[in-house]
Amino acid sequence: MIQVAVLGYGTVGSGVVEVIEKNKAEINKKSGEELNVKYILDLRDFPGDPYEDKVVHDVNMILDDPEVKIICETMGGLKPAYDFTKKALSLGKSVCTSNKELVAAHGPELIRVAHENKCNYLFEASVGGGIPIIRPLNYSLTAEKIDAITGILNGTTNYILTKMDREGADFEAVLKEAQEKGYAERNPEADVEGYDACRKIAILSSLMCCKNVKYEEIYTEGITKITATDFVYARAMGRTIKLLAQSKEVDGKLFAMVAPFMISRDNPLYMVNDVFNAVCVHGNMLGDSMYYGKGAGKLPTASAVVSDVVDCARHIGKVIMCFWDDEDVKVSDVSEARRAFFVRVDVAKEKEAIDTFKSVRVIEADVEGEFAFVTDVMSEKEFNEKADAVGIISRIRMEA
Ligand SMILES: NC(=O)C1=CN([C@@H]2O[C@H](COP(=O)(O)OP(=O)(O)OC[C@H]3O[C@@H](n4cnc5c(N)ncnc54)[C@H](OP(=O)(O)O)[C@@H]3O)[C@@H](O)[C@H]2O)C=CC1
Ligand SMILES: N[C@@H](CC=O)C(=O)O
Repeated sequence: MIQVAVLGYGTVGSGVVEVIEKNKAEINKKSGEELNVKYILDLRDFPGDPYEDKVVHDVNMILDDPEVKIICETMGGLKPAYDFTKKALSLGKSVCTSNKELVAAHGPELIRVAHENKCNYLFEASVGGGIPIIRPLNYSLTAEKIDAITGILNGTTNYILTKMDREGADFEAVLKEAQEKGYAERNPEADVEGYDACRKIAILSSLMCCKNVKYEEIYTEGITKITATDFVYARAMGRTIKLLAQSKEVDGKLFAMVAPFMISRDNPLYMVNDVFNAVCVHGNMLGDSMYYGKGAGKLPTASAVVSDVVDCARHIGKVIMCFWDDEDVKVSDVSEARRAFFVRVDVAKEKEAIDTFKSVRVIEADVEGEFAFVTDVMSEKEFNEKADAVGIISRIRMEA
């Protein structure tokens, strides 16, 4: 029997215990041995919970127990998760995590500590909730030179944008719903300001480059400035608005960013709605492949954590390869990236906007007092200079 401990009995942690219990026949068969949750670490007690007798408050009970071979870290945050994880790995206990903040900040170091101690640090649930994406990058696409990854990587913001688009719903009310459903981060600013998607694309970019992409270097914009009027224009263009996380290697340079984009009906990400996420991966031999599923929520995320537990159980005392060195990759300045932009200006600035941007495609959407258009493809730098000269209401980047 392999003893498992869960750190943090919240949304994901309680899901991990539920998945291990409900699917024990499948999981034990695939692990090659029976798994048992011996401890649950949390700050609180859970009177009446079927697993209340397993709840402990001192992490050392887990770290000092030689029977515990696998730990699920579902507490979140950097502290004390980093210390607990590093200590566990240095004792040869594998750690499976959903904590993307920690993976993005300390991934290569924790992977190295794990491998030095013949155990594993696995993080399938850290990107895309229940979607298998880390394992495909590490195992399945190993014959590829991956040169681009684009995804909808945050369930909360996709849920909000979908409801704004379909129902004209109010931002704050839908965010509250997403929190109640257990999708949002403890501090939902991480979702709506794009920080969570930024950490996730940093993890995927690192696996794409096999080196370390620092999330702090990735240009990030959230969805807080997106309004109902933006969706009126999007519909007029046969488009919708999605928070995209992108990473692309062009001529040996890495471009990465997170921002809202106007995407067309032809884009496979157009159909990705509600809490669903999707990741499009481009490889030089395979071309495009896409990975789709629920990007947040208790059981989908827990399922991904438990898939890592099974992998660790099958590899006790052995290292599972992960191609993520600690050498940093430079992320190119976003001002060099080139694209078209959708722009809204006050109607009084119509002539000035046309004179400044020259060739524009006018968007008719019957919005009073405004003039809206799509620019030619230009660099972000050139666009910003022109937009500053005219004084615009807002802009959203265009994607095919
Ligand atoms: N929710 C989701 O859909 C997804 C979440 N994640 C990630 O998974 C992690 C967990 O998220 P989630 O389950 O939603 O968060 P929750 O806040 O629901 O759960 C975290 C749990 O950990 C406990 N905890 C916090 N600090 C400590 C500590 N020092 N010692 C013991 N227990 C502690 C909390 O206790 P208390 O409440 O008392 O503070 C809480 O019960 C985060 O990193 C999140 O980003 C990843 C993918 C999806
Ligand atoms: N808050 C996150 C949870 C999963 O990573 C999200 O909404 O995607």
